[in-house]
Amino acid sequence: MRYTPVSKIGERPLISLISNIFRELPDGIILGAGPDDCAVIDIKESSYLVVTTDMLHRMTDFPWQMSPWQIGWMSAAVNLSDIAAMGARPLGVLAAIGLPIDTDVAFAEEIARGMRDCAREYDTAIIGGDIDTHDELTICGTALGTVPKEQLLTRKGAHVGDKVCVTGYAGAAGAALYALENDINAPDSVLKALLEPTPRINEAMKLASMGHVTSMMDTSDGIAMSLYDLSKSSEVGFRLQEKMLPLQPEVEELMSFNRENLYSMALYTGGDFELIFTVRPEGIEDVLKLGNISMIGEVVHQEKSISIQKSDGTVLQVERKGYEQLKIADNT
Ligand SMILES: Nc1ncnc2c1ncn2[C@@H]1O[C@H](COP(=O)(O)OP(=O)(O)OP(=O)(O)O)[C@@H](O)[C@H]1O
Ligand SMILES: Cc1ncc(C[n+]2csc(CCOP(=O)(O)O)c2C)c(N)n1
Ligand SMILES: [Mg+2]
Repeated sequence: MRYTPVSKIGERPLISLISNIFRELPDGIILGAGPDDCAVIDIKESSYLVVTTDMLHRMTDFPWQMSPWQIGWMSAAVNLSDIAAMGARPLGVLAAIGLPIDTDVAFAEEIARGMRDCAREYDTAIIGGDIDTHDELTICGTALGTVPKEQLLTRKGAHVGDKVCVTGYAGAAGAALYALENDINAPDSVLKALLEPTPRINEAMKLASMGHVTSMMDTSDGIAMSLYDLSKSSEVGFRLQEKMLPLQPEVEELMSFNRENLYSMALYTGGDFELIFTVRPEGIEDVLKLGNISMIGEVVHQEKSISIQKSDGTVLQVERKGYEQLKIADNT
């Protein structure tokens, strides 16, 4: 077979190829590799087990300014974020850690404390893991959760006319990374989005129990990429309103020299680990009452694709781009 570097195709096409190899599932596996943020397993009469894994590395995930405690926190948080995406309650987290042999013992302990504190914050715990020697600090987390069957939320289920909502702010983690990489002073409130992401477990469980949400996922790779994933799974399109994107005031100030950049950060940079979800129109009022949730647009027919209306009324296509692993080379 002809040699094709993985960087030529990128993360998502590779996931499709791999998931296709794993597509045959035994009874009891409701969702396997590929279609959603977690696998879903039928374990008992009333609830599903959801499981996810996510690998993080020194070079690509932990900015040098990140403390070892924050490294641990983030490693648990990104996995719990995928549990939240299903509307589930966390059951436990495992952490496989690859360490360079010259790592300070105190540094490793701080990583563990960060993981513990994040798990504790969401009423769960680190219940196992593994330690290996590795050239680059690498942490591969696995999180488990449970969800009442009727409350499971997946990427499939959005209907035309539903409202699109997100938790928290959009683009804060991207702005923080931009500030760190360009030696720009950013307030702690902005840096925290990148260095200490908050998995939206509590919001997700409330949303799942209300029954108004029709589809959900997390925004780890950015709002745009997430909408393309929801679009594929639910067979719908989306129309966003630029003025409704929830921008953190400190981020607006930080990026005030370039407002276009601000909006593209909100859509394309990723790393926010917020939830994006669709809500039946009759439920939107109740959902917005939960707080820290913004309505950013509406579900439209799939043929209408994914677009955004700017403040001046013009409508632009939202590009299919976001944070993507493997893509280091030009892969046009
Ligand atoms: N190597 C792999 N083998 C099997 N399934 C995989 C593999 N890599 C990814 N997947 C599956 O593909 C889907 C998307 O994976 P991905 O890691 O992008 O998860 P995500 O929740 O969308 O993103 P993030 O990792 O940013 O939270 C999931 O269902 C995941 O289990
Ligand atoms: C040094 C450094 N560079 C970039 C980023 C941004 N970043 C890392 S992972 C991720 C999204 C999901 O990844 P995955 O698909 O692996 O879950 C994003 C936006 C960072 N945190 N640190
Ligand atoms: Mg996810």
